[in-house]
Amino acid sequence: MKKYLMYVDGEWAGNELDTMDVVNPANGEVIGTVPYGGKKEAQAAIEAADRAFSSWSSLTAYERAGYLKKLQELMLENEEELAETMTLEMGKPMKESRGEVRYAASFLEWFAEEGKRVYGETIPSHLGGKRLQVWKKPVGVVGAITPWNFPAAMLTRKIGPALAAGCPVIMKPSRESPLTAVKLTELCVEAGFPKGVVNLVTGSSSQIAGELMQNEKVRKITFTGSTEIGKQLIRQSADQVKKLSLELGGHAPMLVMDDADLDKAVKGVVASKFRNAGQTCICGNRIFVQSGIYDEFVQKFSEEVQKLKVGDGLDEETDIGPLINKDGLEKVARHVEDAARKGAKVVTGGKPITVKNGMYYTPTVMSEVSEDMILMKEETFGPVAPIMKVETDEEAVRLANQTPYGLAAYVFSENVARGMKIIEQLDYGIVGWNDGAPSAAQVPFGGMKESGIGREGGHEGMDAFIESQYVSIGID
Ligand SMILES: NC(=O)C1=CN([C@@H]2O[C@H](COP(=O)(O)OP(=O)(O)OC[C@H]3O[C@@H](n4cnc5c(N)ncnc54)[C@H](O)[C@@H]3O)[C@@H](O)[C@H]2O)C=CC1
Ligand SMILES: O=C(O)[C@H](O)CS(=O)(=O)O
Repeated sequence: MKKYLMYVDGEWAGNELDTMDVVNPANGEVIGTVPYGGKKEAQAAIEAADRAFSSWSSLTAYERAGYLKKLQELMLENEEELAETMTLEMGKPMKESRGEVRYAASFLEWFAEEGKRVYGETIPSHLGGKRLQVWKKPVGVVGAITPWNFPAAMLTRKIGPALAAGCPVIMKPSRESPLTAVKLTELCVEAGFPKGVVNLVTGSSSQIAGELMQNEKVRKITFTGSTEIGKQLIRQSADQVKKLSLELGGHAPMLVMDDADLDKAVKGVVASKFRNAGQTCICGNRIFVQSGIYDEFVQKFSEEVQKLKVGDGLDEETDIGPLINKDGLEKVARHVEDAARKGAKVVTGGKPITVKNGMYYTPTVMSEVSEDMILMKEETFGPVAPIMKVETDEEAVRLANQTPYGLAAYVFSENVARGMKIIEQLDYGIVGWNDGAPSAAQVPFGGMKESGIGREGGHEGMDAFIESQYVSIGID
């Protein structure tokens, strides 16, 4: 059994600590262990990052970019090993894991360049004896807490801009998928990042996050995960007014209007719904199809879903890997059973597949769905597509917005004016219009309402790690 370690102040650490097993959800086998660290280990990482802040932030943006570009190159050179690690620890099919490595590396390339464009400004003075300027400064030591479903991309989407801005980081990955973070850290060491600039702590989420939150040397927390935990962090942040960036849960509506290109809509809904076995924050969760094309859409969509192959992510033929754990599988089953009990029809799928202790669920399509069903209110985080019939654009928009979430939404319509009118009424930070896969490094990714605070990626992604300093200069 391989024992992996944490990385603090330029040293691999935690060998003396108890360990946590990392389990392959495809078969229940333990594939390695990481240290069960806590408050003390978080403190050591914070001290190291604090010591490194002055020297790291004193480098030029061009010098910091050199490290980020080296890390990007190393990620691409090690794509296969990173992808296999990801698939083994969280089940994603290899073809998706390879895509994630490239997606994750693209954030490093993007922010290596964005760091060079952190511009200040001069402001016309109202008095002759003054000059007014805005200087930009790195926010300071950053804590990055990430989920299991995109173990590489969610890390680089955070450490890319933080490091580019001049901020040392403490990474706290999910206990479900820490090994990808270990591999990424190994590449950071190979890329030559100075000690204390990149730190990795694994173990008790509440203890590590608790220390990140209450230690005043940490100036910023960037978190991706559930809205429930996000709300806890907001409450914890009050004592020090800790700066937060939050990428939280979603419950994406997909609106298929009667003037949609049906083949394009089916393709887009499949792409969004079944990516990572439906375990992404921007997966379609509620599919609303206008009555005129409802039956045809259900039939064509179900035919495509039945082609999806369920299996171990290491099998190149696999489209749908296992769910992350037993809780995830049980939640999916609970949502399907509730919907069926309340009158929904299982068109295809609708059952778990327990093979070799694997946590699989068949890709499922449900029709005759109604608003009172749990899966129409709570994020399912699994391969289940509930399809509800709607009559009008107004009804579709009302239902789409009827949720505390506001992360991603999707509209399929070939009519530009109609599409624009619908989209401008949707309370969502991300909208795919005839497109089921909107994500990219160069765009602002984030949600409205309870889906988060701030944006990651794009030029806005740097803002989270930069403080503006207004300087009023007397020149008399
Ligand atoms: N908006 C976005 O970009 C994304 C949102 N998500 C959301 O995340 C959820 C799935 O990911 P999970 O890892 O299961 O989410 P989670 O909220 O359970 O865990 C996220 C991270 O927070 C840590 N954590 C757990 N308890 C904590 C606590 N008390 N204090 C501080 N940190 C704590 C976990 O160890 C993990 O590292 C879904 O709701 C999904 O919608 C996932 C990926 C992207
Ligand atoms: O975990 C997620 O859902 C990611 O944020 C989605 S994406 O950015 O990889 O598309």
